[in-house]
Parts: sequence; structure tokens; C-alpha cells
Amino acid sequence: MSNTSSDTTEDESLITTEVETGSANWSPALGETAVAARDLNVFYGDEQAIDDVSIEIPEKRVTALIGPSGCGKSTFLRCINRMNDMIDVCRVEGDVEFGGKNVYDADVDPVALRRKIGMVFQKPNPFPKSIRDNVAYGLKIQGYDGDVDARVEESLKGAALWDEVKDQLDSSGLDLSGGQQQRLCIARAIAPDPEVILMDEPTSALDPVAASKIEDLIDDLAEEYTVIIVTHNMQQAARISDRTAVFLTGGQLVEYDDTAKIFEDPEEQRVEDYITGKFG
Ligand SMILES: Nc1ncnc2c1ncn2[C@@H]1O[C@H](COP(=O)(O)OP(=O)(O)OP(=O)(O)O)[C@@H](O)[C@H]1O
Repeated sequence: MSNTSSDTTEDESLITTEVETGSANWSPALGETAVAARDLNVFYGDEQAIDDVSIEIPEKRVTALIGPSGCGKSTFLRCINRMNDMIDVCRVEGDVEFGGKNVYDADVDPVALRRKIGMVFQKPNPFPKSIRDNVAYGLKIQGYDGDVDARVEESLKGAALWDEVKDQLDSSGLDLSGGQQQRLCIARAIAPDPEVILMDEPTSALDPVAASKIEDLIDDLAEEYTVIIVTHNMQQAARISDRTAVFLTGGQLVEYDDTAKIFEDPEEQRVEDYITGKFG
């Protein structure tokens, strides 16, 4: 959607790359690639957390990253918007392409990148500020010169929270329920008009009703945004994602395909064993 936005600068623009044809597990109907990793290796000191991962993630779809604890899902997710830059011992080799550019190129501004690739974390983390200011925060930092209140309303509507909070925009975001706080964080992530939303286990700290609302919301978000979600919940991955990437121990991407294929007829025995609960 923001390909056409007037505030998109050349540096930030997303030049979507054509999906390689002939790839055995690629459905042409998926459209263009939003994010691609090429020969990605990630290390924490001497420990390798991602092992030579290449993947093309389609735009405006939900892609789930699943796999046992410690297999590198969160590390991979954090590579996409350079959140791993914050970790001193972390070293990244290879490319992550977004907008036809490697996000690790020297001239990429990580702050601008994170406006285009927003992130939502496991535990809702609103700022100790009003609901309005939580959503407006990123807009103010980027010097947004449009109508902030209108953008706040639009973002809260986009996060399916507006009806619940429209009469209390000056109340603290911390006074909301856990599920509402998480939707507030989603509103905060979509306010700067991103193209990709990364979600790291966004429902695992929520009760089932709140989690179900976020799942419905993710489905709606994928009409406008590319959603990449780490989840431990395989039913959730099966319910909400179009594509599923299975990481296994050692940071290897073992299988990546349409979600139905992964859950019904995976190619790899190790994937079948993981999905049927034989390990992990
Ligand atoms: N900040 C860090 N410093 C050092 N090692 C780390 C750091 N973060 C992750 N690791 C290591 O990298 C590997 C991958 O971790 P990561 O959190 O990416 O896996 P994960 O699949 O997301 O795990 P989980 O499902 O438990 O969240 C693990 O061995 C972990 O111990």
C-alpha cells in the first residue's frame, strides 16, 4: 500500500522483486516478494543461530515461522528490520532484501527501515502514555505533517480497537486489558504506514478470547500488509498463515511451503515428526 504513499523517499521505497519462477514450492498466485533472505547466516559470538537461510516471503500474505525453541525463529525475524543491531555480539552475513535493496547496506537507515517494517512483540509493551500518544509517537518522531488525530483514528480502526477506546484516547495505554494493549501496539506499528509487520509470538501472553481477536485482526491486516509471524502454536500457524517456514535446531530452514502442504503432506520426515509432536 505505501508503495504509492507520498512520504516514501527513494531510500525507503520498496521495489518488489519478481518471484523466481520454477521454484518447486512456490505458488505463482502468491504474487510478488516483499522480503527475501539470501544465504543468511547469523552468529552470536561463536554460536551460529541461523544457518544459510534463503527464503522469499510474499507480500500481503501471512507467513508463519515455526520450529522448536532455540531454532532461530526470533533471530531470523529480527534480521528483517535489523533489530539484531541492538545485540553487540550478533553478526549477520548474507543479504536481506527489501525494496530491491539489502537492508544491511551501509546507506540504509535502520530507523527509517523500522518504520517500513514494524514489529509487535510477545508481551504487549505500550508506552506509559495516553492511548493517543502511543499511536502518535512514531508519527511525531518521523515529523509527520499530516493530520495526526486522523491517522491515530485510522490506525486504531486498523487494529480493531477504535470502538473500544474512542471515548478514552487520553487515558493511559497501560490501563487497557492485555489484549487491548496488544492491539494498541499493533496500531502503533501501523501508524507510520509500514509495508511489513513482524510479530514475535503476539498472542502467547494473552487469554484465548484476546488471542482469537488478534488472529482475526492478522487476517484483516494481510489485506494491506505483509505479515510475518513467529508462533509456537501450530494450530495458530495452520489457521492464520498462507505460507509456513519450518526451522529446526541449528537455525536451518528445513521446509517452506504453502501452509496446507506443510501441515498435511510435508516433504521432510523431520518436519512431519515436529508437526505431529514427536519432538520439540
Ligand atoms: N541475545 C542473544 N545473545 C546470545 N545468544 C542468543 C541471543 N538471542 C538468541 N540467542 C541464541 O540463538 C539461538 C536462537 O535463538 P532464538 O531466540 O532466535 O530462537 P527461537 O527459535 O526464537 O527460540 P524460542 O522459540 O525459544 O523463542 C539460541 O541458541 C539462543 O540461545
